[in-house]
Amino acid sequence: MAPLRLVAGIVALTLLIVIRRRKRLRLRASMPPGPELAWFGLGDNQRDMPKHEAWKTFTKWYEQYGPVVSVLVGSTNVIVLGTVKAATDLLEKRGSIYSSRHRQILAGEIYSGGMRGIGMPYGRRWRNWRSLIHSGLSIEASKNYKPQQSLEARILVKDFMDAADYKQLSFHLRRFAVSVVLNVGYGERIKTLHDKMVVENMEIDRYFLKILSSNSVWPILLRLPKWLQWFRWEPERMRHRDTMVYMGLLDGVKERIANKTDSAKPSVAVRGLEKQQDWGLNDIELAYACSAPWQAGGSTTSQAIHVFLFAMLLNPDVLEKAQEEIDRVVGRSRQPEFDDIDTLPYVDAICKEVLRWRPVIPIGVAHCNTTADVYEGMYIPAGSKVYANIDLMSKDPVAYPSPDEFKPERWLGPNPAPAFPFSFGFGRRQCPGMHIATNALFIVASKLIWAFDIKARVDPLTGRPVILDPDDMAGDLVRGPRDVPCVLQVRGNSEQTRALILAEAEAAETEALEFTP
Ligand code: HEM
Repeated sequence: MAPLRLVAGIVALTLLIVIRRRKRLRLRASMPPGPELAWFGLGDNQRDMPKHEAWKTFTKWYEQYGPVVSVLVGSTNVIVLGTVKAATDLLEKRGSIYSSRHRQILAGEIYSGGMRGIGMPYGRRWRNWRSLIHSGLSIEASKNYKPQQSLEARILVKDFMDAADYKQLSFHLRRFAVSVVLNVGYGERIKTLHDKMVVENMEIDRYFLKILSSNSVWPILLRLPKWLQWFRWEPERMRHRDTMVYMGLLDGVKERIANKTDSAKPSVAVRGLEKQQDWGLNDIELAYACSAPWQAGGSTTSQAIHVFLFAMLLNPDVLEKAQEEIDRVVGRSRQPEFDDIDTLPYVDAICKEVLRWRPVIPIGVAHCNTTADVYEGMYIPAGSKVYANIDLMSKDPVAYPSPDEFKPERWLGPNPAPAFPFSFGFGRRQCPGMHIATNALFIVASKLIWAFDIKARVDPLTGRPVILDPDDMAGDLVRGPRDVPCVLQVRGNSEQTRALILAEAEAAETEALEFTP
């Protein structure tokens, strides 16, 4: 009897797999092409989905299947767009349906209480959040942060000059970037990465990344009585901790406003407190919204500057041309400032090329479509996770000939290359911090070019400059060069330049007092 039951069981299971597979294949036949579904397991493409360096696999799929590819991961349809045309057709022109985010029960709903804007689904709550963020980060608002960005950049130049080892450069860069985004969020700067504000926010980041990469929870488990939902316990405890941190930061801003001190500088928090009612945000929602610049802007900005340094190491001729431009326009008796941008087209072109050459978010942040759609005859089910292979788009050889070469010249002259704003994503979800980020990149790049010769470190074993692999990037969601082994030598009449770096950093420290409550 037992063997008969076993055989019946196997037959039933096989039938189930076959029926399920046929159903999925029928649906897949109308969907964009993609790798074959596995026979066993969940009968999906789980095994094909890359865990690291996804842009490389996405590019292979583009070569094999074309500009729109679909894969099935568990029960989620994943769509990968490989061209600017497909991405703008869907994510921009059909933005009313492609501007949501995929449901994240653990990281988005339970841990964040639905309050972290970057993962919020499209709808009224996100629009209110985005209005606040827009008013704090818009092109107009971004001008308010230039004085602090400039002073932080002058301090950064001195920190770079004093750095005993190239490994310290990353810490200084990170300090620069987080000081900028904390100022955007709260009108406060930090002097060191040991600041309590930084340490607490970094702990939050660590937990956020951990929970983001943990296995998702089946929605059916949410029907259990709450006290039985074991997966809630830790994230809810952490949410409580985060809420205390964020509310503490917002309370600090409230106090400064109440005391009428000048140190309540323009920031997302100040804007939010002014118009909290209009955007229908309660105190906790506002406190979470103010954390968005930190969450989205710190490592992206510092990685973009790492890419700049890496590009300068690999392209000494570009650095030389930029130095020539700066010396001619600005001279050696002061550092470049924001007002110089219109007269420094080559440096500006370097910044554009940095963002194109190695986009720091290579596959963007996935969008999600709220209703089903048909694109060029291909069916895209509602709730698909839609990625844009930004890395591939930045290498389009028609728009950007010799795309692997770092060529600022492509942005100059009578026929410049088509703009590439896509490093900042697409459509209604496009990065609202792009103006602050490009300002940060320009001010740091121009000052470093003015101050230093940037050379490859000499390998003590061979006595020769370290050989760099231009494709050696590290990181998945946000990436940057794995290593930037550079030596910075103060330029020109180095005693005079040194003295100027010190004097400008000293002046910056005095200006910085205004930003330290
Ligand atoms: C070089 C630096 C940066 C790059 C390359 C970058 C890139 C991106 C990308 C690709 C997205 C996703 C867009 C999409 O969904 O299509 C994004 C979202 C976002 N970025 Fe940035 N970003 C940078 C710096 C910043 C800065 C400095 C801030 C804040 C001060 C910021 C704030 C945000 C926010 C709040 C979102 C979420 C928008 C939403 O979901 O509606 N970013 N960014």
